[in-house]
Amino acid sequence: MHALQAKILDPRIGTEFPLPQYATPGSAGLDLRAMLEQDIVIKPGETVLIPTGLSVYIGDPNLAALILPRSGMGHKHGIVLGNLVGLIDSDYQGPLMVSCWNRGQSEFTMPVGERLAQLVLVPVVQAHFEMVEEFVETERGAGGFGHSGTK
Ligand SMILES: O=c1ccn([C@H]2C[C@H](O)[C@@H](COP(=O)(O)OP(=O)(O)OP(=O)(O)O)O2)c(=O)[nH]1
Ligand SMILES: [Mg+2]
Repeated sequence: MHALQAKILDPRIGTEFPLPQYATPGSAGLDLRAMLEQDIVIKPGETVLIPTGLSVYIGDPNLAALILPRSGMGHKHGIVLGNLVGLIDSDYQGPLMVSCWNRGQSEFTMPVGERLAQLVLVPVVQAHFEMVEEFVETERGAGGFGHSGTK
């Protein structure tokens, strides 16, 4: 298991609420909590930036972290991310924030400490451009956007 440097920014993390953790041994995501001062109502269509009470420093440019919605929140309550996916750069050291979008039709009350999203550490391959005049020919070529048909 990888060691990820973290700072607790909200003293309720690690006391009142546990550190983000994998819910099961095989979980891919660490659940992040809504470290709000008080429960908030998110109206349909509204987007709110919610602190997680934590910062992380990944340090390795061959890694990044993604903030992803939790499927229960997204499917049942319409609570997804305002940026659809959050990308945490390996050199970012600021507070981990979650952009929370109520894409549903009803108000949602986000309770203090609710697990609202999840953090997934992923490998990254950085590239430099190698400019060429022609690519080696492939079967697909420039075909895309449904080019291969639907069946
Ligand atoms: O959901 C998110 C997305 C990003 N970040 C932080 C970490 C990330 O490294 C930084 C910048 O994010 P991104 O590169 O996606 O945003 P940008 O709009 O390109 O800002 P910048 O110009 O700072 O890169 O903001 C979060 O805390 N939560
Ligand atoms: Mg950026």
